[in-house]
Amino acid sequence: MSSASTLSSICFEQGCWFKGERKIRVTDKVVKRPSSMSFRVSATSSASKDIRIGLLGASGYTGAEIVRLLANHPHFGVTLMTADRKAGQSMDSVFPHLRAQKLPRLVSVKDADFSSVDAVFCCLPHGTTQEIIKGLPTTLKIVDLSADFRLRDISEYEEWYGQPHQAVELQKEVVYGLTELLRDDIKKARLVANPGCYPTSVQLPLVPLLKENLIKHENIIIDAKSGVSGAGRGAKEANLYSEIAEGISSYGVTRHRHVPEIEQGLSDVAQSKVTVSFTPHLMPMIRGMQSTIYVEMAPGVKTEDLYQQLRSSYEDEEFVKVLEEGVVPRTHNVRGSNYCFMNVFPDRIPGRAIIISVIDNLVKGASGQALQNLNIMMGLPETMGLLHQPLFP
Ligand SMILES: NC(=O)C1=CN([C@@H]2O[C@H](COP(=O)(O)OP(=O)(O)OC[C@H]3O[C@@H](n4cnc5c(N)ncnc54)[C@H](OP(=O)(O)O)[C@@H]3O)[C@@H](O)[C@H]2O)C=CC1
Ligand SMILES: CC(=O)N[C@@H](CCC(=O)OP(=O)(O)O)C(=O)O
Repeated sequence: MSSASTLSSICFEQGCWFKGERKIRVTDKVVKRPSSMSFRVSATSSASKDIRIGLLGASGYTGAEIVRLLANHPHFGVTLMTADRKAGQSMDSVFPHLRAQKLPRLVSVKDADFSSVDAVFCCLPHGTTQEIIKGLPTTLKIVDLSADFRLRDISEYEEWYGQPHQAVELQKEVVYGLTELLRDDIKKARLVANPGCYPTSVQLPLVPLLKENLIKHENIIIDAKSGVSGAGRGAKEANLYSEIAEGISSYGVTRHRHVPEIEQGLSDVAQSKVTVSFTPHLMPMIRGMQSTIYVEMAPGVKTEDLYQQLRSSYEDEEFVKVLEEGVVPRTHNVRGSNYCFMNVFPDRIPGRAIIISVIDNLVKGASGQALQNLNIMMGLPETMGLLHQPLFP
């Protein structure tokens, strides 16, 4: 084995060094480096890793984010990458910031050879995704980042997405990939529908509270804000610098397609229909998402109860953190990382509370959570490749 590939198979996770899946070092003591271990630093070669990944939609923002995260993953190497308009181009020219990784050339989906991969991240626009996934070998594990398989009720999909569903049969085997809440199902899944970014930031705080009947099912108001990268890399007039900078734009008012996804997840745990008022806003920032959520507490419940419930629900979670009392979560706290930070505050109106949750839309809201899910599906430690710290300031 060359020294470069030796290095690529060694990683640091949760305070331990791993070589492959074998723990080789506990780092709370000073220990000597084994003489057989090489520390020559070189660019990560995707081809030298043992699990081959196909990345559909690699020339988009979430595709690029997966490639960035996989640079620190000891097992997943990208061996197939697709694009549409950019098919035929090299990743070095499309995303120069990823050039150290020695990536394959972009091909169109119709020319892709899926016999050369073990698992797929699908980062395609919704609507396009169903038919493509329907045509993939059934031996592949797939994490789909689009919205195509998130809604169980096909008629609801057709109503909110305005088109017939092309893979109704496949929908029946899908597992929704909100990792912290559904990881036992994800472990057994072949096809995971990765949640939307807004639904992730909303469901993580609300699900534990609804499960314990601490908040009412009605009058949940979600005021949400996203960075512009949430809209993808495709050119759109509404996303021009002159349309975004120095202002805030509400959009999808009363009819954003994440409403049914949020209501589906919340109703599942509440075991009755939960409805929400949800208004998203586009902010003059590149990454980041904040959901400010106004809830009514159940009779006799205090804000302190909500706080304690969230603390105990997430105390063992690596990526979901309930901040110290009174500390306001900021998108700056999670930028570039897979964390969700949240906190709960008493409202001046008795009986109400205000919850603030922040994520990076491209990481916990998309590619990071997708990697967390594929780690689980492949029997690897969930945090693999994801433990880097947020970028601040
Ligand atoms: N951005 C975000 O924060 C989040 C995105 N998502 C979802 O993830 C998916 C990807 O998003 P994002 O990366 O932002 O999108 P982008 O628009 O940045 O990228 C889309 C990718 O799909 C390719 N593509 C477009 N149309 C087709 C087609 N008809 N056939 C094959 N390939 C096609 C594009 O190729 P080319 O560049 O060559 O045109 C590009 O590689 C979407 O479904 C999105 O809704 C989910 C959560 C958050
Ligand atoms: C800022 C922005 O435009 N955000 C996107 C949501 C992010 C996303 O891509 O979500 P899906 O995976 O559900 O498509 C939107 O509002 O449609």
